[in-house]
Amino acid sequence: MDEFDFINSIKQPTYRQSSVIKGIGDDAAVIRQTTQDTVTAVDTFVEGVHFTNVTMEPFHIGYRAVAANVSDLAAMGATPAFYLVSIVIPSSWNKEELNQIYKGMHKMASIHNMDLIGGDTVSGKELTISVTVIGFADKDKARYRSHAAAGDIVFVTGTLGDSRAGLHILENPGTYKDTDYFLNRHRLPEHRVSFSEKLGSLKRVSLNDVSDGIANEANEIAEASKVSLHIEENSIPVSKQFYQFPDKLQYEWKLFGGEDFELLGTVPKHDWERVITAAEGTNTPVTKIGYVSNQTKSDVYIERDGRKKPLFKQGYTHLK
Ligand SMILES: Nc1ncnc2c1ncn2[C@@H]1O[C@H](COP(=O)(O)OP(=O)(O)OP(=O)(O)O)[C@@H](O)[C@H]1O
Ligand SMILES: Cc1ncc(C[n+]2csc(CCOP(=O)(O)O)c2C)c(N)n1
Ligand SMILES: [Mg+2]
Ligand SMILES: [Mg+2]
Ligand SMILES: [Mg+2]
Repeated sequence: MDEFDFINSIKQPTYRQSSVIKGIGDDAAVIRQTTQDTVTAVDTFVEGVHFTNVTMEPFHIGYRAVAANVSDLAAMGATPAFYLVSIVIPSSWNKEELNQIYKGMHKMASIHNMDLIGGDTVSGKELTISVTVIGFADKDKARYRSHAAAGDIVFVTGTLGDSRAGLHILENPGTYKDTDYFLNRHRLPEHRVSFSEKLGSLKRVSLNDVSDGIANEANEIAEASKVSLHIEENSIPVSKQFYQFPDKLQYEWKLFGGEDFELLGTVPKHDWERVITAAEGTNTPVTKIGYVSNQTKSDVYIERDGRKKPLFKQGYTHLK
């Protein structure tokens, strides 16, 4: 199969979004947009860094690559619409494996009615997938990290540390409880788009998705908003069988594990009830884990049994 057969094999026969004027098949795609704000992001997924042949099957690789990007759109309060895929393919990957990667991408995309409108295909050493997403938010309704203010409630969706626990199980085979649950959390992460969309009527929300761990994400909100975030350690939600892992690992994973793709956010106290309603309406667990103050600027604190300490920007970092 050459490059052109490959492109033909991944091309959608029709597009779901009516705004596509030109999809795959020219030098670039064309979409027509008039009323909303366009929101776009790109995240890259690399063999040996984000996955190995021990941790993921081809379907998971595709699903996870698109999910991470969809998660960034959710964190902006945007509705996903399009994606473009740039893929570097080593010669060791066969046609069926590539087909499975695209099946995984199409699966995640179809949940959100997204169209694949372009990309690029080259050969190279490590399988690398770079996904660009495009979504739309109502005018001036994108949710920024800079939108936290003193007095806000800090909340998080779902449970934290599960993806890292799944990776641990994959890399350390043994007997564990709820193995499939943890593996799925690592390989087929959640998407919090509908919850984020339901927050649409709120005047002010800050949001950040948990790709590197909440220690990192909370610090990003604190820095962008020039406020301090105070998090209660025992309020951080974890799954039922998370307690099977050693205490030290639980602590590390829930704060620094990353790749849970949950949403960390802040809202004014008077809107908290509406966040709960949005969560209930979309089957999204949501937990209050702390509050925002302007005691100091750009800091995060973690509190346990009345003792407070700074929570530094520590987690997964690519360039050390
Ligand atoms: N190489 C780059 N060139 C231009 N902009 C970049 C580059 N890398 C990151 N950015 C920009 O920096 C900002 C933060 O990106 P970052 O990747 O940290 O966010 P994220 O996608 O939420 O996190 P993660 O990559 O862990 O999922 C974004 O605006 C992003 O577009
Ligand atoms: C085999 C293997 N080893 C380690 C990890 C952990 N890991 C890789 S990248 C990343 C942060 C998110 O990436 P990004 O910042 O690029 O979004 C994390 C936590 C993994 N998933 N697979
Ligand atoms: Mg990124
Ligand atoms: Mg993000
Ligand atoms: Mg991201």
